[in-house]
Amino acid sequence: MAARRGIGSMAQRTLMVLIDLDETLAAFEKHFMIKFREKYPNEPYIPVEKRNTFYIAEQYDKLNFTDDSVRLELKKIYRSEHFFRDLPEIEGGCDAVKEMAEMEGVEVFICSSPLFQYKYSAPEKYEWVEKHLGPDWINRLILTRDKTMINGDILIDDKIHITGALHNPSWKHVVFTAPNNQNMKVKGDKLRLNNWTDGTWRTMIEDFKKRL
Ligand SMILES: O=c1ccn([C@@H]2O[C@H](COP(=O)(O)O)[C@@H](O)[C@H]2O)c(=O)[nH]1
Ligand SMILES: [Mg+2]
Repeated sequence: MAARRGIGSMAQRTLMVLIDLDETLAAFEKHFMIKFREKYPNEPYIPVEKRNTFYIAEQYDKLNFTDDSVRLELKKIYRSEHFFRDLPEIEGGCDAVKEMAEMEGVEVFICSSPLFQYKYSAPEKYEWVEKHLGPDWINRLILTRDKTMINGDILIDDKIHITGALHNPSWKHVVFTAPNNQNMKVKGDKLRLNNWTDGTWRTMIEDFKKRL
């Protein structure tokens, strides 16, 4: 890992920050809801603020659709071409990430999981990063289906339970508040980050740096 020389030649290790994409920087839920309503204007839907599961299909499955094929078809919305490319930004996220990357002693990488049906989601995540963060960030995008295998000090991610091959990943999980986790208790020593707009993230990053 990179190290920097500080005053009095005290070696200061760089804080490695991993930041998730969907529902941390990119508004997956809002975009899904809009697309769902466009496709099925006469069917019930779940407003973003009422979402309460990580996987959309789990909650939608409980709705009484007039046409039962909706239940099976709804995943096609986020598996379709341009869905990931066109995700809107979560307010303040991209500015915060760019500012964080300029902080002394901090390295930022984007860490995102493509869908199992990766055909569109994997390349479109690159497109999204290039468009919203800039071409240099292509070098900082990590796509993996197992985030536990990625090295870092912090992972800021809306998924409340991140599991994989490693039971003790190197990073500390900071749960980014999103519709899917808003009413869930954050267990153990995990922290929460509620938004990118009130400046809390700066204090959090400074605190992590002090603890290195
Ligand atoms: O209902 C859902 C919600 C999300 N997903 C997929 O999970 C991953 C999460 O990506 P991150 O960038 O790591 O947050 C992504 O592929 C989503 O599309 C899903 O399959 N179903
Ligand atoms: Mg996410």
